Amino acid sequence: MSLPKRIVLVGPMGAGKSTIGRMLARELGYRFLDSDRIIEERCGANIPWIFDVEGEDGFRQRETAMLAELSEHPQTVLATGGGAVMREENHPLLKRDATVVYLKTSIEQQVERTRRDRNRPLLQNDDPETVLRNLFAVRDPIYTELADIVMFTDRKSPRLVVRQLVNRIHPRTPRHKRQVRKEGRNHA
Ligand SMILES: Nc1ncnc2c1ncn2[C@@H]1O[C@H](COP(=O)(O)OP(=O)(O)OP(=O)(O)O)[C@@H](O)[C@H]1O
Ligand SMILES: O=C(O)C1=C[C@@H](O)[C@@H](O)[C@H](O)C1
Ligand SMILES: [Mg+2]
Repeated sequence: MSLPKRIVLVGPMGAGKSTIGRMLARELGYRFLDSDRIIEERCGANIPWIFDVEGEDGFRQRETAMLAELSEHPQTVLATGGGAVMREENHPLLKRDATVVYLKTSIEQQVERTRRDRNRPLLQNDDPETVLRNLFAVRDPIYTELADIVMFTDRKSPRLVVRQLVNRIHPRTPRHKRQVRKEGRNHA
């Protein structure tokens, strides 16, 4: 069974898309792309600044353009932003040549994992838990609908999530054979 051209990770803030995505890409010998980080690099400003100056709409426009560009890159693992599924026009861009993985995570874990980070403008308020709960109510059905694989991440280390994902994406290849294939690609 061959690997999908692209693996696209969706899910809420704190699901681990960036963390798991980087590790999964390394494991598969794919390139790692993080839509939020690339938008920041291109813009020369961080996400809170973009939200402040251009509003959420301005950020969403940048995000759609970025997803369109990144959908053209094969052999990549893409970590999307938590709200990337909110524009319907993004859906074909997310699904293009891809296995879409929904990293599903409880509200409690989302709160815990995002508590110390100031880089998520939607959570910089008195009650981030309620915000996360409201976003989840709207977005969970969309993540689920788009996903080829739903992977729960609560009480699992990032390493375990990656191992379980590799088994779902590429079930029949033992680890040492993946390694050989990866090295072959690197030397091609
Ligand atoms: N399975 C896990 N177990 C414990 N901690 C985790 C796990 N996955 C991620 N984390 C931690 O949670 C925090 C948030 O993870 P990460 O930034 O990868 O989330 P994200 O889904 O990319 O969020 P965003 O949508 O805001 O970009 C990080 O500090 C990361 O180390
Ligand atoms: O859930 C969201 O809407 C967001 C998640 C982050 O990844 C960033 O894309 C931004 O902070 C918005
Ligand atoms: Mg991220």
